[in-house]
Amino acid sequence: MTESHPVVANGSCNKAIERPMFSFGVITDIQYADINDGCSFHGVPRFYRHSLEALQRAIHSWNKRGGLSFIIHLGDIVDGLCPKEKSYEAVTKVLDLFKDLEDLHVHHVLGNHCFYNLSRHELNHMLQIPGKDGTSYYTFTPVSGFRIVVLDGFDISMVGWPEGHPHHTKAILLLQTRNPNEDKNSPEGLSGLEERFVMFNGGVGEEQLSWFHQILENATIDKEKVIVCCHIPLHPDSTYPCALLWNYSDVLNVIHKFQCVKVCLAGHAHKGGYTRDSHGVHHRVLEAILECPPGTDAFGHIDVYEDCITLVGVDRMDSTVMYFD
Ligand SMILES: Nc1ccn([C@@H]2O[C@H](COP(=O)(O)OP(=O)(O)OC[C@H](O)CO)[C@@H](O)[C@H]2O)c(=O)n1
Repeated sequence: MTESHPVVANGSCNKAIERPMFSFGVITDIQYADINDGCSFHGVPRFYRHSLEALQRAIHSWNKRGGLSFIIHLGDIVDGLCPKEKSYEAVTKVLDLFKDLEDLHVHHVLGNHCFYNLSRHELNHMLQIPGKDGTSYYTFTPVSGFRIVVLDGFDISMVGWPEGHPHHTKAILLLQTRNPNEDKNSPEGLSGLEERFVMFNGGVGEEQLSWFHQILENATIDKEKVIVCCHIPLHPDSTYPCALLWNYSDVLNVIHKFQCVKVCLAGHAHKGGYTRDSHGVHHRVLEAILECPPGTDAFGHIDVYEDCITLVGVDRMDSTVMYFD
């Protein structure tokens, strides 16, 4: 198991002797299922059983390292190909593994594959998601002066709600106007950023946007720095168009009204990505553990300092140093 070489996103990293304010573990797209290896729509191999072994190594490494305050899993705990009668068992198996963490809470983000298996209600309950009134977005402060915001990118979506729910209906109407394909999972014929209008993506609804705005306004008053987490990437330059949040520009507009958001973390686009936007916000899409061939890994930890965040990746997860202005 090797730590990957740091990609210095801006400036140089000189943090070897400084103590971080806090640190946390990161991992994404476990997509566990007790099924044979397969591949993505585009033929990239997927190792559904191996992701459990790789998670075990991540947990061992985090425990051995110590000094972490919590873990964030950026979504897709179980794969859509998991037989539906086995969904509960598969998620329970992953959660049981997470219990080997020494006194660390795991904060979960919901991904499209979660919803292929279980209802929002079941997921919120099983993954202890503290969203209000059945929602799945939330915020917490790990240390004074820093805030984490978890957004729900499937708030407006065809996968995140049952038929007849207003947010499901809104998603159908949107996809009907933006994606002419009969199979709404297919981006065929869509060009450029329009490719994001597929059923395996979603958007952030009005109510969540106002909540997010309020959170950032309060964070600004309280002089907090903010890390935003969402399963679906929020910036077009951090990923490919068909893995992007439908209304990414609404979310970016809220972020850019304030100066408190320093880093956005996402999963979903399995090969990973990075960009720093025109307002200096870093967008890091993490590499998926599901696509690690047996024996290889993709996880890491993030050290948070006053002026910078360093992602220390292991093996296939690239390290990234992200300085604030
Ligand atoms: N071009 C495509 C891509 C996918 N599909 C079908 O859509 C479903 C979901 O795809 P899947 O790759 O399983 O979704 P992930 O969340 O694992 O990955 C997201 C991607 O990285 C974003 O690009 C599935 O049924 C595919 O077959 C499609 O029809 N056309």
